[in-house]
Amino acid sequence: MTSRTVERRGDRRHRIALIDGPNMSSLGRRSKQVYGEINSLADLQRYVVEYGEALGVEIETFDSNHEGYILEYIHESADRVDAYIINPAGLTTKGEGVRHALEDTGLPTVEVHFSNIQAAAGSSRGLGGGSISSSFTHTATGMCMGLRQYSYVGALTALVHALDDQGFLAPDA
Ligand SMILES: O=C1C[C@@](O)(C(=O)O)C[C@@H](O)[C@@H]1O
Repeated sequence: MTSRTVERRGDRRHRIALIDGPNMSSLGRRSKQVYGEINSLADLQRYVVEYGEALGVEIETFDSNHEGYILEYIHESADRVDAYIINPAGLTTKGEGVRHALEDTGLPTVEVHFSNIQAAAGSSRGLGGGSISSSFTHTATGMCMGLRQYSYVGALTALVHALDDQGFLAPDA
């Protein structure tokens, strides 16, 4: 990774939780058309953690194929993290419990997807079968999708700048 420095308006070492939902554990075996050449979820997590280091923030990663474990993680992490990035993955269209748990934390939450989940059927950027509707977006702070693994660094970069912004998402402290 390049050592170029990113200018930030703040210097707080924000702690950001990255959650990957059901099926992301199979990342290396999923469609190359949708997910690209990334080898594994561990590689993706390392990439985001390193990017976080370059930005001067701490990334805590969590993934599970079980909705209940994701709920418990959100419940127990809410007091120590400043924000969430989540790829709800297999819970995207029906993840009300997880969506609600994130909303209950009151913390900024950015939804991410490798694919453009609203792309038309047949689009090279979408899932193939056409647009799907996420149950997370309506209470998310923001969303980044359609850029494969770069969706994650897009979400992370924007979130860090927004958390540094006292008039916007900056945590009290
Ligand atoms: O598992 C996934 C991954 C996904 O969230 C994405 O990153 O593009 C899109 C979801 O529809 C799908 O179920």
